[in-house]
Amino acid sequence: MKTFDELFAELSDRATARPEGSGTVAALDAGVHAQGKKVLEEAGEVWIAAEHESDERLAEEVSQLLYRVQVLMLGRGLTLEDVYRHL
Ligand SMILES: N=c1c2ncn([C@@H]3O[C@H](COP(=O)(O)OP(=O)(O)OP(=O)(O)O)[C@@H](O)[C@H]3O)c2ncn1[C@@H]1O[C@H](COP(=O)(O)O)[C@@H](O)[C@H]1O
Repeated sequence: MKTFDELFAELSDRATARPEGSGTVAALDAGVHAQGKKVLEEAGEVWIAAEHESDERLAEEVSQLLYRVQVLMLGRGLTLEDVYRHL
């Protein structure tokens, strides 16, 4: 189990170290347009799960949405602080 901040740190490391086989590296290389589409896709899956699926499936979809949001943030060079100062 990991927190939002821990995942962001892990993905930041992936972006720097660029290990072979990392899905995150591939997602970052795909660019902001593709990253944004993934955010939208996962948001739709969250919506559907919220209306029609179990708590467990919903939690899984939310986790994937959070991951896709973090990839987009990294793609645009945003830090957690850039976002947190608006909360
Ligand atoms: N939390 C996640 C995570 N959530 C979602 N995903 C990716 O999102 C996919 C699920 O989304 P989709 O529904 O779009 O599935 P899909 O269409 O079959 O996926 P793609 O073909 O588009 O990759 C998963 O198969 C993963 O590729 C994630 N990929 C990685 N992480 C974590 O990120 C960290 C770094 O991962 P790597 O970069 O792969 O090493 C690790 O801690 C991972 O657990």
